[in-house]
Amino acid sequence: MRPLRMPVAAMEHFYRGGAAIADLRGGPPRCERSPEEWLASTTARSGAEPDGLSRLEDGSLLRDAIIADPAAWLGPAHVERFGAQPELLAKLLHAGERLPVHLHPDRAFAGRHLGCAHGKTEAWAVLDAEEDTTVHLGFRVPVERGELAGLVERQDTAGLLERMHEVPLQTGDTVVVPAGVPHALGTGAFVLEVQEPTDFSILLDWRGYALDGPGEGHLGLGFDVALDAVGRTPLSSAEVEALRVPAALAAEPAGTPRPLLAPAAAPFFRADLLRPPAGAETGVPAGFGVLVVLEGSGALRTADTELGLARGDVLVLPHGAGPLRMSGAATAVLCRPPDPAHERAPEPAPAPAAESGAPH
Ligand SMILES: O=P(O)(O)OC[C@H]1O[C@](O)(CO)[C@@H](O)[C@@H]1O
Repeated sequence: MRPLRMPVAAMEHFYRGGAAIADLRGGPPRCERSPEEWLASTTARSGAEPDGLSRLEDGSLLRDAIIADPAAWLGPAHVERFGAQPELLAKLLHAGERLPVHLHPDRAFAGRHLGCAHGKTEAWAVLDAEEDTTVHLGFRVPVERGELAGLVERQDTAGLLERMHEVPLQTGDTVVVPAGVPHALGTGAFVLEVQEPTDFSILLDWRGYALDGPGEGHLGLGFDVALDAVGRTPLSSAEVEALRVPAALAAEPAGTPRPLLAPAAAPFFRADLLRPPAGAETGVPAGFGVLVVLEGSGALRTADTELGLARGDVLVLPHGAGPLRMSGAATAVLCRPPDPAHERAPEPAPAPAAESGAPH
């Protein structure tokens, strides 16, 4: 097996953005609402399959190739621990306007209400940001349940935002966003996003967006249930800081992958910087991954093949390609599933006895 280049696959969405993705990836002209590209994705958009699923150069779905030979694509240890799916979704996301305040369920909530073993913890590596770009992340003050319901019902965006931390985003930073934590990525953020492989969102704010918040913002559960997924306990400034790694992408060249994300990401996914030292190589252990070349050009070698790398390339790396070596004046990020040897992420809690419908 060998690494495969992924074709450009712009995605239209409800919010503006995408120019930075077009600049990095090229491809045909896109509309002003093409703010995301899902990379080597085996996750479909909620209720819109096959949207979101990535196609290989021959037009077939990557998901089908993996299902046909999971051990070759993912490696035996991964399959034994996680099953026949990559446990990973990577996206490019360019916010041409502030995203609505939203959050994603955690595994316990998803297990109980959505019949799914995954929530959606996510993380961003900031590839570019405007001077004043920020992210709203988590509540900084306690928010009572009724108060939250009122803010959502009245669509009081200012009230939501003023109860949240607002953190500056600078090019090179990384941020982990745990499931449950409300967030709103600000205008001008261009990020490589790594997340659990689902498309579950709960909207707290939709005024001014082409979104049916009352109809779709609660995952079909009704806001009465959906608001149970919201982390209303405030985060301290120290807790917010612990989710960030400032200037992670500015790390010096190294012969091994450099972890980019704060420790909270480890049970869910990994992202590493690959930046070979001059005249030397960065070794990459065998394993499934999605490689995004951010700068420069270079080469990727397996035991018997060599592929040229250039800025904007996205490659899917099968476990069966074996260990890889990257060389050249290039910088890339390698998105990977969690280490199969890592301690287990919290399992979904059992449903309370009064509730019907067991978690799947
Ligand atoms: O499509 P949604 O779930 O409303 O959210 C828009 C985007 O916001 C993010 O959650 C980032 O905050 C992305 O993962 C997602 O694609």
